[in-house]
Amino acid sequence: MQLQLQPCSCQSPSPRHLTSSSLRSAALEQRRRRPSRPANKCVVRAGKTADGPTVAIVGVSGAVGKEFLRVLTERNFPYKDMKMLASARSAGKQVDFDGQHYTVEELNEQSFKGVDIALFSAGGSISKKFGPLAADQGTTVVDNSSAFRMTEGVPLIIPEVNPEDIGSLKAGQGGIIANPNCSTIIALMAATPIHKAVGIKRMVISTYQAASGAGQAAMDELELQTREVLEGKQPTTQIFPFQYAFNLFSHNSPMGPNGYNEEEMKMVKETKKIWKTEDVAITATCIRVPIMRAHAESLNLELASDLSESKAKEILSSAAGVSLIDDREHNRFPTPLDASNNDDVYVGRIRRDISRQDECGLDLFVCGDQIKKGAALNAVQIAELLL
Ligand SMILES: NC(=O)C1=CN([C@@H]2O[C@H](COP(=O)(O)OP(=O)(O)OC[C@H]3O[C@@H](n4cnc5c(N)ncnc54)[C@H](OP(=O)(O)O)[C@@H]3O)[C@@H](O)[C@H]2O)C=CC1
Ligand SMILES: N[C@@H](CC(=O)OP(=O)(O)O)C(=O)O
Repeated sequence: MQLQLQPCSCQSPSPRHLTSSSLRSAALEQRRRRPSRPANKCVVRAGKTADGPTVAIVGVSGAVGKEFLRVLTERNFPYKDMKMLASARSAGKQVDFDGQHYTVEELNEQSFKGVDIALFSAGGSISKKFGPLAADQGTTVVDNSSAFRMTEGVPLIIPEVNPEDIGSLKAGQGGIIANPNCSTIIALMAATPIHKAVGIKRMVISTYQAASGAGQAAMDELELQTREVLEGKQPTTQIFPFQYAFNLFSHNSPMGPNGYNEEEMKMVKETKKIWKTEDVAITATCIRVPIMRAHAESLNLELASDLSESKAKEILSSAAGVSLIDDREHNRFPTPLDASNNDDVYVGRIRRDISRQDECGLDLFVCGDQIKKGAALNAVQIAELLL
């Protein structure tokens, strides 16, 4: 059986195909603004190359794993060899990458021999078991799970936000780097440029999260349920305990004793680690909505000093990896479909918080592709910093 690397059925029309001039310029901006690599990094050579790293994808058959392969191709990531790893369920299946066929191997203790970079996305328990083992063998691990994000000494990196925190880690020298939670990445892509400019004292976040965050099986169930509901059938509920299509619900991660679920607490804790401060107050409400692959978030920011709307727009429009869709006249703001399959995080509804008398409050609405910038793209950008 072959795992095909084709555009998924949920692929949206790209903003490039839409007619509004604001969208066209957003798309152009998006191409122009790749996060800049620090000047001391080597020039990246494209594609298969004898002096590139050997790269392993752990969880290659999953939603994020497949996206890793797309992003590596899109970015012409240099590699000498590739290793495709998943569970016994996928072992023996074929994966096509960069014009070559690869056979998926079952992950085991020997999998990392000669591997310089391993991109992990097979869940926290796999990362906990195999991440340190790989690092001990000289593999530099970029881990998508939450297993090591809050571990002291493990860098938690968004390349546009805190690339310096990666320190001296390099491909093939061992070590673990954590990819933040997708909701955290998407929020901080927009909030950090504002934080760096004037300081954020308090952030109130509300999320509208896509099915992709719960894996390929949840995406499949949303598609199936949508069809079933439209056909008047009882929806299949195997992944979530209740109907997902035409519905929404509080995020499915475990609820803690303080009434916050794990997703919400990840946003709070990871933001403080990435911003290196305990002096920012953060609260979040995370909601799962019947959208396929892009998260939306509302951010209410209390600022340390005044910031006009026009200055906020100026800051955000020059931020790497951020595109503005903020057309009040036409009521045109970011949608999850704008972000789907695209690299950038889209920001709009940029407005002063009218509940305050001063200019120290700002509201933003943000959309980002959960699988791309929220996971695979961010991880591949981290891997680029290791070259
Ligand atoms: N940074 C972030 O915000 C995000 C992080 N993630 C992380 O990535 C993980 C995977 O997400 P996603 O791709 O959406 O999930 P999927 O359910 O779509 O895929 C899971 C992958 O893990 C593999 N896997 C499962 N068990 C094992 C095992 N015992 N040994 C080896 N491989 C195994 C699966 O292989 P098989 O098909 O053979 O079962 C599959 O390739 C999440 O659990 C999360 O930790 C995900 C999304 C966003
Ligand atoms: N944040 C994802 C879930 C996920 O994979 O989170 P994490 O990488 O923090 O385990 C969601 O939308 O549900």
